[in-house]
Amino acid sequence: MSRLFVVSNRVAIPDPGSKAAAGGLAVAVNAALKGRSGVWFGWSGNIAEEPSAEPTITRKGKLTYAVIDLKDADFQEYYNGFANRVLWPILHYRVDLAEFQRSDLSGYFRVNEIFADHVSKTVAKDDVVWVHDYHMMPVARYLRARGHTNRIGFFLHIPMPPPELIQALPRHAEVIGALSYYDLVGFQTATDRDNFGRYLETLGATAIDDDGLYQIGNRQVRIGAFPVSIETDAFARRARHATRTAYIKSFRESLGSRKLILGVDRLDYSKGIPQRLEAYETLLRTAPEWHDRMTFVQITPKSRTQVPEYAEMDRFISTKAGQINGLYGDVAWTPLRYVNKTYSRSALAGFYRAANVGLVTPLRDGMNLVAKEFVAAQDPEDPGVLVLSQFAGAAPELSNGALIVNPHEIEGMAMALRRALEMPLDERRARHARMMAVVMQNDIDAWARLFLEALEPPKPPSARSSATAETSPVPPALLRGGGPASNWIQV
Ligand SMILES: O=P(O)(O)OC[C@H]1O[C@H](O[C@H]2O[C@H](CO)[C@@H](O)[C@H](O)[C@H]2O)[C@H](O)[C@@H](O)[C@@H]1O
Ligand SMILES: O=c1ccn([C@@H]2O[C@H](COP(=O)(O)OP(=O)(O)O)[C@@H](O)[C@H]2O)c(=O)[nH]1
Repeated sequence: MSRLFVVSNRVAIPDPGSKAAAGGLAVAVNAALKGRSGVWFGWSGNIAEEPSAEPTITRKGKLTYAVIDLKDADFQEYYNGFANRVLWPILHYRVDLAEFQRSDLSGYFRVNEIFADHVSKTVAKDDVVWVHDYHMMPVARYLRARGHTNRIGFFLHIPMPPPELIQALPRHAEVIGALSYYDLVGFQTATDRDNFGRYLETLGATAIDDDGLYQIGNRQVRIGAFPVSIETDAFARRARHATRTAYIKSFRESLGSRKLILGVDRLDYSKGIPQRLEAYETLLRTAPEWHDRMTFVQITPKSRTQVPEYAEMDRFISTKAGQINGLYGDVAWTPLRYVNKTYSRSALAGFYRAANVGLVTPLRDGMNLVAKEFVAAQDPEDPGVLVLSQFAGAAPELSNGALIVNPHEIEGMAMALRRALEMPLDERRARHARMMAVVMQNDIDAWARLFLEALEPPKPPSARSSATAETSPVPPALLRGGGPASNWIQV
């Protein structure tokens, strides 16, 4: 069987002593690689005088982790600069926050070429290459230029906006258009997929079938929606176990009989934390009967701290949290506990299960695994309520049970919070059961399996004509054909 060769900026090297990576890509790829044989290649997270000539190798079971250091200029231009000050805001629909510099774009191409050179030296002829996320879009172009004919897939973990916004990116055809060098490009939702299809057409591509196959120049690329997920069953078990630990018991005791509202997000402007705090403040102002009967715990590990927009947000949110507690708190009650620590996923599982309300209100999010983890962690007999932004990639799958909110409408969010706090048990159970059925069916294994099946080489025409719709590995709605991603995943 061929190896899977994964390439991404972040690599989660197993280390029992280390804190979990507070980011969905590492969590998802880690889970998807379980039980497979392969290589995971990427950045070590370290800065050195010069980029590593050879990767540092760690072997664990059938997996090899290979990571390289970057030099400071690479880190600044590629990661802090082009990836996180240009691509991240534009792909999250925030063109207003993009800070473009030509030197950053050069650094982005340079680092992608460094990554491609390392992959080129190690990849075997029949390896299947799976590249992840916006940091690494040009990797396939460089590999093709080095003569590699492997099947190469790409998965974008963040949103893909409409072509009109992509075109705001200087030299977009070389960056986003470089995705056409892959055999398969996967997105989180049908909307992201369709936006990219329309963008390809602006570059002169033509759709050549109803399943997302495009011709562009002399190449063919297939596009599809593959909503990323979690190890649902294992996470539910982890939560049941966590509840019995002394740590979670003492946390729950610290709340007294108050209801727990929980938010868990990297400190990122895409997560809508200021708007969420305003919604909580509105609830405090308009529902005095809830004073001292609820506590909002917002867990927010710091992220990308060298990027100015993140540092600014950090100051803003800390100030706002202080103001809320100053205005509404009492000597014996802190309405908001705002924490910047990174917690293990076991601790998070326990927090989720202890919570009465999960507040997940990004302004835009590729998927948001926290929403799915919250659902998986609940006690089905007495579940908490998920309040979810319509702009999270998870919304098409979880709108069958979550209270869906517009994060730009503060009063609406405050009302949803109150409804969640007051929701009767029967309704909570029914809503949770519907969401849980979706996350059980569409778990991380399904995500990896469906993507990798769609990446397999096309079957010869004779084999294709004998395949029935039932035996086809990829439901047609996932590829280009109609309807939201939720069409196939809701059960
Ligand atoms: O690597 P960092 O710069 O520290 O950032 C952490 C990760 O953030 C983003 O995660 C995305 O992937 C999740 C899983 O698919 C998805 O649920 C979420 O909506 C995305 O924002 C980023 O895309 C990753 O590359 C980062 O590693
Ligand atoms: O203190 C923390 C906060 C978050 N996470 C994990 O980080 C991931 C965040 O993924 P998500 O898709 O919600 O957002 P991202 O940070 O990737 O944008 C989830 O699996 C969380 O369990 C964690 O391990 N510790």
